[in-house]
Amino acid sequence: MSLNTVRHEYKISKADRERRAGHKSFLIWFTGLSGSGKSTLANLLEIELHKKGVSTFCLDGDNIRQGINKDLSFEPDDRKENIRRIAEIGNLMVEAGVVTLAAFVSPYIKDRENIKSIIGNDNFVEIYVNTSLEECERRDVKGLYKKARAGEIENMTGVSAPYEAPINPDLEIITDNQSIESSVKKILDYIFQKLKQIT
Ligand SMILES: Nc1ncnc2c1ncn2[C@@H]1O[C@H](COP(=O)(O)OS(=O)(=O)O)[C@@H](OP(=O)(O)O)[C@H]1O
Ligand SMILES: Nc1ncnc2c1ncn2[C@@H]1O[C@H](COP(=O)(O)OP(=O)(O)O)[C@@H](O)[C@H]1O
Repeated sequence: MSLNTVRHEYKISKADRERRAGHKSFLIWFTGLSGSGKSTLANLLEIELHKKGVSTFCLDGDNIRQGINKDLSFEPDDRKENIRRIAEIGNLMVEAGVVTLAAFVSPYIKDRENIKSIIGNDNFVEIYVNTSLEECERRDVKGLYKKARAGEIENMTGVSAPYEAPINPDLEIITDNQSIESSVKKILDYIFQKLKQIT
C-alpha cells in the first residue's frame, strides 16, 4: 500500500531515554508451546527486574488477543498479523525506554524473523521455552490439549498446527526437568548483562 507519510524524527532519542532510565531497553520475546511456561517465566522475570528499578511491561498472549487483536484467529495468516502488531507495539515501548516482555506461542520462524526486522537485532532477545509436547499436555494448564484431542479446537499448536522451533535462540530454557526458580535465574543472568550495555 502506498501511503503519503513521512517519518517523524523524535527530538528525544531512545539513547536519551536509556541514559535517563540507567539501562538499555529491548524486547524479550518468549516463544514456545501453550503451557510451556512463557507467561510464568515472563511474569517472574518482570517482578525481579521491577524490584531492581528497571522499567518494564509485559505483553501476554491471552490479554492481547482479548483486546487489540480480538479480530484475529489461529489461522496462519492471522497468527502472522498477531505477531506483526505485537512487534510494532513492542517497538514503540522499547523506543519509550521500557524493557518489554512478550509471551506468545509465535510458532512460525518467518513471523519471528519479521519481529527482528521491525525492532532490529540489537533490541531483540529470543527465548525459546523448550518444553516437550508430552509435558505441556500433562500440565494442560487451560484444558486446551484435551479439547484439541477431542476435536473441539482447531489449529491447536503441537496437535493440529505446527510449531517451528528456533534454530539459534539467544537462550533456550528446557523446563521439562528444571525448576521454575532455576529457569528464572538463567534468564536473569543473561538479561542483567544486556541491561548494562547502555548506548
Ligand atoms: N489453536 C490454538 N493454538 C494455540 N494456542 C491457542 C489456540 N487456541 C487458543 N489458544 C490460546 O491462545 C494463546 C496463544 O495465543 P498467541 O497469540 O500466543 O498465539 S500465536 O502467537 O498467534 O500463535 C495460548 O496461550 P498460552 O497457553 O499462554 O500459550 C492459548 O491459551
Ligand atoms: N521450569 C518451569 N518454567 C516455567 N513453568 C514451569 C516450569 N516447570 C513447571 N512449570 C509450570 O508449567 C505451567 C506453565 O504455564 P504457563 O506459564 O501459563 O505457560 P504458557 O504461558 O507457555 O502457556 C505452569 O503451571 C508452571 O507452574
